[in-house]
Amino acid sequence: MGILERIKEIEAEMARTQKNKATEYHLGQLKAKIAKLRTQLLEPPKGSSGAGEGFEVTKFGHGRVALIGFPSVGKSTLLTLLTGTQSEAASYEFTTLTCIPGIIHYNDTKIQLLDLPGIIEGASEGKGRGRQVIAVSKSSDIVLMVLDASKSEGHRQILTKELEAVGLRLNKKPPQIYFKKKKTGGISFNSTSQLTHMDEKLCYQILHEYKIHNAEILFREDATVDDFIDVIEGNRKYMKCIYVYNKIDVVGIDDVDRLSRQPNSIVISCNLKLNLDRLLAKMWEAMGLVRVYTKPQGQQPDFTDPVVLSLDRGGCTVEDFCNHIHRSLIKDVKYVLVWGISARHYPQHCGLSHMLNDEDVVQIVKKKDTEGEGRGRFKSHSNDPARISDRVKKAPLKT
Ligand SMILES: Nc1nc2c(ncn2[C@@H]2O[C@H](COP(=O)(O)OP(=O)(O)OP(=O)(O)O)[C@@H](O)[C@H]2O)c(=O)[nH]1
Ligand SMILES: [K+]
Ligand SMILES: [Mg+2]
Repeated sequence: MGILERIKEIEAEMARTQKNKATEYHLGQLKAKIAKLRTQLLEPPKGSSGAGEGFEVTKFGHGRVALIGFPSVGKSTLLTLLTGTQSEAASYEFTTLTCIPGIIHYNDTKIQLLDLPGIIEGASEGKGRGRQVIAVSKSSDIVLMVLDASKSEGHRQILTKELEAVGLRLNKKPPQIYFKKKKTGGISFNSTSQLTHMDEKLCYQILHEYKIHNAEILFREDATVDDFIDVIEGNRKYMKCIYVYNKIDVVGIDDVDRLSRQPNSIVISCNLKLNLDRLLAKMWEAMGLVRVYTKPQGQQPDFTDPVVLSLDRGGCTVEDFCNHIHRSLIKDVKYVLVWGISARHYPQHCGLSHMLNDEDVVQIVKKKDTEGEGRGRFKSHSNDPARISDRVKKAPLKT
């Protein structure tokens, strides 16, 4: 029997089984079985390089955003509008068959936007180009799920399910469960919060399914069986997703109003070029990029070419900033001077572990630059960070 048939069989058994206290352990075990099979399904076939022909697009820029959606919702039209790169758009389904990259220039950064073929129910099991599309979405930083505002609202759930089936978790935080496999010592089970979905026995049974007999487990929140399986599998990807309802030019104002009020959602019209600025602003915010401007000593900062950091991609400390400029820089750095939101006063003397904020200005002081100098050369100026908002760019920065 193939993997897909086995998944179907277990799903059918779960559907037949009544949900109650007595069957809870059995259902938990079945869930673990399905999760294991899905992981097998995701392993690329031997000898293949992963993404597949037409989908191997080199990463470019400061972040990557994937356009995911059913056929003909307007993904290619949107890519062309936002990036200027032509991606064929037409009224028939599956116009796009490969991955088409474009670049968005926004807030002095470059963001790679990927147009992809439409996906359909069953994509996670390999229908259409589902597998390739999903592999590319996993490589991106956030997902824009494009939906047709005039079509069924069920589409959003269907797509979310398809993405969840392959280990993507949209707009969710990783479960607060500490889990560590051990060589010996049996299972140690603890929790710091009251558990209403899980208990020790269920936990043991799921671990048994994974043939794990020695492990340390600490539940730090009231997690579910699915959360626990996610932690054991360990290959989940937690991503932000913005639901983009396109074609609002063909629906009534009440629908537009309702859709726009849903969480993480935005309504747009490519045809009328409506709300595209707000979409870009929302996308930018979701990416959490941190622009840091470098200021050479005695000169104005270069406000055209920031160093771009992000918490998801390597971190936002002064050390990350230095490593970004040059790997060998860190050993020469004595301290840095920081202007901006992250500084308590301007400029603030900061060490390598200081967390930088978007639009901070940083001057690096190297060890040899200060040889023979006494401390306290830089006076602290108490200053209101809010004043610096638009701010650092306009004000001349001394030092
Ligand atoms: N009314 C309306 N039609 C739109 C809008 N945006 C795109 N369309 C139309 O929708 C159709 C599909 O657009 P595409 O950009 O090809 O859609 P897609 O999602 O890339 O489609 P596939 O590549 O086939 O998955 C085209 O006929 C577009 O002109 C919009 O805002 N309003
Ligand atoms: K189309
Ligand atoms: Mg297309």
